[in-house]
Amino acid sequence: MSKIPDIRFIINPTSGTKSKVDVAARIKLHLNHQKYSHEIVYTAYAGHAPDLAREAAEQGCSIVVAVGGDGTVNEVARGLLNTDTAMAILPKGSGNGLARHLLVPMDLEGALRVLNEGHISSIDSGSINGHPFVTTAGIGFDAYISSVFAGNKKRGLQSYVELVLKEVRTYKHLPVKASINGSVLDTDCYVMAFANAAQYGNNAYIAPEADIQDGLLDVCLVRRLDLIKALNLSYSMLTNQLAHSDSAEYFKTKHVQVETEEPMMYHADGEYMGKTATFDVHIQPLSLKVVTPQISQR
Ligand SMILES: Nc1ncnc2c1ncn2[C@@H]1O[C@H](COP(=O)(O)OP(=O)(O)OP(=O)(O)O)[C@@H](O)[C@H]1O
Repeated sequence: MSKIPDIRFIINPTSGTKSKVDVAARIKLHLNHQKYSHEIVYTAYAGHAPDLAREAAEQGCSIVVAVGGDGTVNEVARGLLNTDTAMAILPKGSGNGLARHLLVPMDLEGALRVLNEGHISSIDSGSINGHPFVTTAGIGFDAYISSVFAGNKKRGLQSYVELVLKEVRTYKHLPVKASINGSVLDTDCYVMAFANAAQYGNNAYIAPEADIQDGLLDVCLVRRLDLIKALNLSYSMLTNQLAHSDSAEYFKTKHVQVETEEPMMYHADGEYMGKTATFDVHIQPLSLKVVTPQISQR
């Protein structure tokens, strides 16, 4: 019987802005082959990675590496939650929110160096209506942007900001009822973000204080927004000052329930999930092992 490799690399061949880079060649060159045996598999379709990751965990692989952006990271994480198999990341997306939060280098050689060091810790994950996320989930404008961005050929921060500034002119806040820490908040909602990690990706910080190991979600509520406030908010996010902006309010909690008058869009890790009028959002403390240089303490 063939030996189970220590590491399974799961490569999303469609992800990212660096798709021309020969990842397999870099792995051959920079992975510590004395320390680890490995295999490389490629996703064949969207939604394939959770099965590939789960199968590796069931076979007893020590580490599964997500090679892609936050969509791939989300899928690999889903297959590894509450197992002994750790997830590592070779960032290849345009945002790379979890990799950035965990201080994984953005270049493949640096990220492989972290993998070679093999330091493992545990982080929280979240779930929104039963769907797991590792960086952020949200309802309202950020979910709407995810839905538009999904059909957008252009990636990267600049096209993202252009899209936000175009769409903010017409998107309207909606009334919601949110139960947080025993209180009910009856409010307008432009965005309600549920942050496990501090950023959306691209160093756009939605929840600067988020600690990925504290067993809590940082809920960021933006009640209303116009073009001027949106410009301010984007600037505050990119300079990591949103905690001091008067456009955003924060709550730390383990669980949030939200009811909306009309169905609202939602996303998990930037993937558009559809529309509904009730949301149940939980934290799952220390449910995912990750390979990391160190966990950032924010
Ligand atoms: N072989 C495949 N063919 C088509 N889609 C795939 C395949 N493998 C994975 N996917 C899908 O690709 C989507 C995008 O992946 P990912 O987020 O990793 O890359 P990205 O969109 O380029 O990165 P970013 O989100 O940072 O811009 C995921 O939702 C995933 O389901």
